Amino acid sequence: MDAPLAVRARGITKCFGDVVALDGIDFDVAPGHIHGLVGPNGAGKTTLLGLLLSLAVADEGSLEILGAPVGRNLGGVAGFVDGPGLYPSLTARQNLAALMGLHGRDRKTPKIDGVLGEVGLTDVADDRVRGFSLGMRQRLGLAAALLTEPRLLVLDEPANGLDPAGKKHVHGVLDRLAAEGTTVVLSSHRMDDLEALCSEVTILATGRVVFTGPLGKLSAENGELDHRLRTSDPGKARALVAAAPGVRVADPEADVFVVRALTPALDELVLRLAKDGIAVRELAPVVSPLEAAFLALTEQPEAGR
Ligand SMILES: Nc1ncnc2c1ncn2[C@@H]1O[C@H](COP(=O)(O)OP(=O)(O)OP(=O)(O)O)[C@@H](O)[C@H]1O
Repeated sequence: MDAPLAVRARGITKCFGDVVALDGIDFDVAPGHIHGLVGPNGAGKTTLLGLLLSLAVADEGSLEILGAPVGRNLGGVAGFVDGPGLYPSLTARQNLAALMGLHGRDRKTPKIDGVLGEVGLTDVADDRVRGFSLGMRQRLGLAAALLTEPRLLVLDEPANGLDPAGKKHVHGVLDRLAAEGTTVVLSSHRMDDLEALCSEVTILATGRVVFTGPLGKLSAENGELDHRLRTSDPGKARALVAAAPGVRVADPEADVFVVRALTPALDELVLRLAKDGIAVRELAPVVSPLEAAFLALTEQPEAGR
């Protein structure tokens, strides 16, 4: 029998007074995947993650976590929203020991050293959390979640405040977890992080799902992309670009054009420019394909309410 979905949400609605934070969403997360949750500010990401962590209860809809109704399997779920809850006056190690105590486990376990090492906090293990930067707190929050060996890890913007070394640690940990079968659901505003980490994404806009599926599908669905085009002869290129089939041009008065087209139309344009003795010095997407897809999907009028 197939493993149950790590998350199965149907028709989830959550309101705060008059604000509809989640508006009847369906949301599936396959087990063992790193699933990214993206969307503009206020889209409902944190609200959804909070429901997965049983920090709040949906007003309507059904939510199953690891094959059971939400709330029945708290042992298998860990993570944080709005930053990890930590004791500022305790050291990193003491925070983790306190957490072990709360879970009724041996506080002296070498596991604490292990998770601190995994997130790159060994050197500051005995420093008080009060003096920790945002990135260090995020990493300690991840270490705390790891201690409970979750089957579903839920993280709200875990890359916030991370320097490159911190990001490398966190990405390494999440990749390892997923390889071992743990499901990770995380929110992020960073498309590069999502591209590096996630196999699947869900895009929320004003409390609704506007895309859910593999990352590759998201890129493929967004055909036309803006590219910067710089040539050896902007004057001559201008007329050619304006007449090129399937190519739209922005700011044609500038020496560097922004052209929007499908790849075949861009290929044609480059060949035509070369034929006329005009060298193409730069032709590069203005934003990554993922970011372009995200903007296109979240700016559609029907995404609004
Ligand atoms: N406790 C609350 N009380 C009132 N309104 C809330 C509460 N929590 C969330 N909201 C509202 O619900 C909507 C969704 O908020 P949420 O924090 O889930 O969005 P988000 O996608 O995580 O945003 P961001 O990217 O800014 O973190 C927003 O309009 C927000 O103001």
